[in-house]
Amino acid sequence: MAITQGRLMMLSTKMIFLLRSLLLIFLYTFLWNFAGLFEIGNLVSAFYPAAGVIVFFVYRFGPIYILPSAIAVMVGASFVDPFWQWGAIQISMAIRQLFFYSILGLVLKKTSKFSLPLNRLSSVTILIGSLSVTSFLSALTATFLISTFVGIDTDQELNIIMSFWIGDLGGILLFLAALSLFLDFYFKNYDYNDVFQKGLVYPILLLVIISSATTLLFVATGLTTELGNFGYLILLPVAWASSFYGIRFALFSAICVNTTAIWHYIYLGLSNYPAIELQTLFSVNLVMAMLLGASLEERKTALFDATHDSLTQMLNRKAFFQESTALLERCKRQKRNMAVLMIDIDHFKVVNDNWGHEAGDQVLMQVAECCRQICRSTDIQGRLGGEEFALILDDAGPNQAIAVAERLRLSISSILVPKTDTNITTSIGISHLLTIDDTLNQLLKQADLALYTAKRTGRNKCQSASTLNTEDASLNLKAT
Ligand SMILES: Nc1nc2c(ncn2[C@@H]2O[C@H](COP(=O)(O)OP(=O)(O)OP(=O)(O)O)[C@@H](O)[C@H]2O)c(=O)[nH]1
Repeated sequence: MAITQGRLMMLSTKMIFLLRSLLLIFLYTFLWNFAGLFEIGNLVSAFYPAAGVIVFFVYRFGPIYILPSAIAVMVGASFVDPFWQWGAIQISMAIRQLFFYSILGLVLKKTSKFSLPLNRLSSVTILIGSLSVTSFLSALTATFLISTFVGIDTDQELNIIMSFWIGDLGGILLFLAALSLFLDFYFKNYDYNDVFQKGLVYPILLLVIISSATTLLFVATGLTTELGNFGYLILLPVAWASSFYGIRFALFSAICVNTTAIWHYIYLGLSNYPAIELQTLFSVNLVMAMLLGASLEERKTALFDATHDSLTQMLNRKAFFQESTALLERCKRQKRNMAVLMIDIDHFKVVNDNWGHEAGDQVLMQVAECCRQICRSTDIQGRLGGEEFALILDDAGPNQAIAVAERLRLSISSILVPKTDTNITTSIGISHLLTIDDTLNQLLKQADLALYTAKRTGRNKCQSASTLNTEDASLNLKAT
């Protein structure tokens, strides 16, 4: 019997479900047993990332993953007590965990503002808020169950509530932060070479050194628990890194610092570092890094939106004038050359009229891309309006500016209107900084006159203002 396309699709959907379920069970089991390293009492872990796996799979792939989550909970815990030997306490604890964290996954799924990777303040706030409430409710239920089945005194109850609550919060946040970085890297939203290019290697080293030194000082030297509060100093480098470098570096630094802290916890023991204190340090570090990092990201986005054209991502008119004026003053002070290019697409109206506004927008984006390819990082690029662009070339003499303009014209002439074989052409006007008294407006006006001449004398050409009969051009301009 021939296998139809539909059956193949169904088979592959089942296969994907199976593979994801296996991944879920593996991740959960690994993290559950990893958390076992931080056990501070029977059934109480100081740090619990495993529940984050349930939250993520239900959030990302839907309620169907509650079923493999239930299996994961059984398999994960079976390394300590095989599930067929579980008593009422283990069963009810497992159901409690499954219930609270799958509900959180479903709530996050329904909240359109939340998204992983974490790169928006609203997303981070929703995650931290909803996770705090869920882990608190889960901790209350766990304490109630332990007290019902095992029997504990009131002092212990408070301790268990706090340990469960902060342990789950820190653990799950750590898992989702690490996953967020992985997703970001996997989908290539961020070039991690930047870490090296921007000299972030030194802040990272500094973070690890400071966190190692602080934890070593208070754990290895056996200083008393009262002095252990100074361990909070490791929050400082994370706060600093998050405020300056945004969410990715914030997550990265918090993970680095917390891993260093945990390393000390595992190898040097918890004797001088009370569990709840370490948990709090851990969670505060992550919460602070996420909030500071995401709010920097939001401010950067808001500033970018206010200064850039949304279609072409080039500077808008206002920002272009601000940056160009500053560059002009620098060039005058340092006696450097400077050139202005005014670029206008030829017969752009025809593109819109014949092939629609969307095709026109695509062409504008491609022209902007050509400008980006040709400019140096110190040049300034702006979209002054409609199909008119301007470039300020830093340190470019008259011949260099003409060469750049010609290369740009050729590069743009290879752009095709989408889904057609019609080429785009441009006309470019060029002016140069000649005297100390030249203003930006004068230079733009000269480049505009040269552009006008290029249009008038046939289009698809570059025209320098220095080879222009200015009077002639002005007269013609008035005549139009
Ligand atoms: N698709 C699109 N079109 C735009 C945008 N901004 C302006 N335009 C269009 O750009 C066209 C400009 O037309 P004109 O000023 O007559 O210039 P032209 O047709 O390029 O003619 P010449 O400059 O003389 O070669 C108009 O049709 C505007 O509607 C935009 O953001 N997207």
